[in-house]
Amino acid sequence: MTEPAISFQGVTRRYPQKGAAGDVMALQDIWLDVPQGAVTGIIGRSGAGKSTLLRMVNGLERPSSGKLIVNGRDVGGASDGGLRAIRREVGMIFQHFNLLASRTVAGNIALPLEIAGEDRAKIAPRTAELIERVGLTAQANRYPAELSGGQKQRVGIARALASGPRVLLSDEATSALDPDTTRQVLDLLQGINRELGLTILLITHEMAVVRDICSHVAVIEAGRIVEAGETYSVFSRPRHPTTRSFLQGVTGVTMPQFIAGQLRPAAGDAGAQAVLQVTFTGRHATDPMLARLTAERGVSVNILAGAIEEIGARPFGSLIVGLPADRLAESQGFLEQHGLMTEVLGYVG
Ligand SMILES: Nc1ncnc2c1ncn2[C@@H]1O[C@H](COP(=O)(O)OP(=O)(O)OP(=O)(O)O)[C@@H](O)[C@H]1O
Repeated sequence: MTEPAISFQGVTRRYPQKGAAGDVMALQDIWLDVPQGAVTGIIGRSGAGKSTLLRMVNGLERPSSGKLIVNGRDVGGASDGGLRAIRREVGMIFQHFNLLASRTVAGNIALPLEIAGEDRAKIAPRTAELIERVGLTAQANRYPAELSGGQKQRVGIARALASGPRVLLSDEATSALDPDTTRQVLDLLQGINRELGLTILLITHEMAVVRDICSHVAVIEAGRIVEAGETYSVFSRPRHPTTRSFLQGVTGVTMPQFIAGQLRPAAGDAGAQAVLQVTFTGRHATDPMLARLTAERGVSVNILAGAIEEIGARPFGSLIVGLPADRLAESQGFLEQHGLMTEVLGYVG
């Protein structure tokens, strides 16, 4: 096993508060390994602790306790020189781009190289290469005010790559962009991850971003990681209610209103219908299991809602079905035996 690019080992971050309110625990006992060369997403609501977590990775904050290793270096124990070394290997892009208005595209991208005291003769070709990498050759001499949001973020990405980092951090980089531009920027990040082998750690409050480019995900709430793993596994078997609520509307299906309004927690009457969510993953996504349930067991199944999509290039489907409550246990057994996942959502009728 290769070492993780970033390893949080029981990290806590406390902000002392004046007065009686007690300290703010921004992060509590975080254990997380960010694999090298992967795209990992941290998702959480406002105030969950995402920015604090990211700021630690580039050495802007230190853990109050626990240990944080970035590219083999201990952030907590680093000297000022050590922190500078950590920052050199970590690039960062921002929601609001943070470009200098008085500098052109080329000037913004060259800035980190100038600050690092790079040889003048090397700066121009390196800058041109980065500009080409992000597809802005025609805009090289424009100023930020003359660029679209997507173009500004491309400048941000090129600037973050200028010093050849091993890790790229993204702080809500697509939150200010429209869906089409978001897609293009995510494609660019994915290309950079694949072609340069760069580790990407991004924070977001949008599960669609995680679905589209993250191979790994951690869900954070009130300073704690409540669920983490490979995106595919977390999406197919979300365990925590927060994860489930982030997933609503992003994968699979939403419950049709006419059913949601009638749903009861218990079967009640004879003749009631059980409402079951059936999740298909991997090769089972295309297997006609529901048809087989009807053909082989004589259980009639009503499909109420459904969606099939791709996550991490693997098929992922989710259906909401109704079937006779008195055949529920048998049907669940049949479907699970054939590799599908089921969850009872309630009863109607
Ligand atoms: N410098 C600070 N001093 C005191 N409290 C802080 C400080 N920075 C963050 N916090 C608190 O720590 C908690 C986590 O904040 P953080 O900014 O990391 O959350 P977030 O998930 O990034 O939220 P958002 O998406 O709104 O940026 C919040 O309760 C916040 O008020």
